[in-house]
Amino acid sequence: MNVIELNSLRYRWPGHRRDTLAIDGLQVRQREHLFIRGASGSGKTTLLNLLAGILLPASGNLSILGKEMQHLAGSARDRFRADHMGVIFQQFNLLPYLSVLENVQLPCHFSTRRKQRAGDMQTTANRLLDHLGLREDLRHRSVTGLSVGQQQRVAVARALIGSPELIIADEPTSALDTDTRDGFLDLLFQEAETQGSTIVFVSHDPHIASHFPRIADLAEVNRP
Ligand SMILES: Nc1ncnc2c1ncn2[C@@H]1O[C@H](COP(=O)(O)OP(=O)(O)OP(=O)(O)O)[C@@H](O)[C@H]1O
Repeated sequence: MNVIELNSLRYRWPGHRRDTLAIDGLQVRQREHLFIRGASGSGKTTLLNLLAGILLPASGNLSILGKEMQHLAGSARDRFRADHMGVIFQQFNLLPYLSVLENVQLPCHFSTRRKQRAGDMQTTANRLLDHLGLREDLRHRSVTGLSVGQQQRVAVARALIGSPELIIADEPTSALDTDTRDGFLDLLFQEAETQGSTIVFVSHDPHIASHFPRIADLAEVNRP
């Protein structure tokens, strides 16, 4: 079974005169690591929002882990995402009134499945943050005092906790220095390898593309 199976997908933002996305087909298998590149404004984030079930296609089929996203109601899609996907978006959506550790553990509160897979949540959260090099003295503090690069690490740890089958990442390393970026990639691939996860990754950074076995040019698959 493909983790991502997309056929004749079309999507148009409200008020736009042309489709943003028109993709005949895209298949991603389990354990595959796909890097998607494309010019600014070409629709990469829009595609990731569709894959995450945040947006729905206007037409065509999109199934994730065998589930047709357009057949799920909004709340069911939210639950499906919490159970099976780790999502890192450009705006990290961290909750300001929670501590770093609480933010990382958040998916386990929305998903019993993620909680079971995480084991001891606090230990797992700390292990992920250790790997990402986030200082221990910051972990009980609110996320509001963190730098952008530190917030990014919290968002990354939150996406990885509970080993989701599909990891969707939109420019997750843009605010990281080179060492932290490489540490993040090592951790990402290591976690994915251990858990058999599939990764879809969008970035402008050509150095990152070189770590990926499969690269898709959005301009080649998207023909609106
Ligand atoms: N919320 C929105 N409402 C209306 N149009 C949008 C919205 N988000 C994106 N678009 C439009 O969809 C197109 C694709 O945008 P998208 O953000 O998916 O591109 P991108 O490839 O991720 O760009 P970047 O690399 O700059 O992040 C653009 O023309 C953009 O204006």
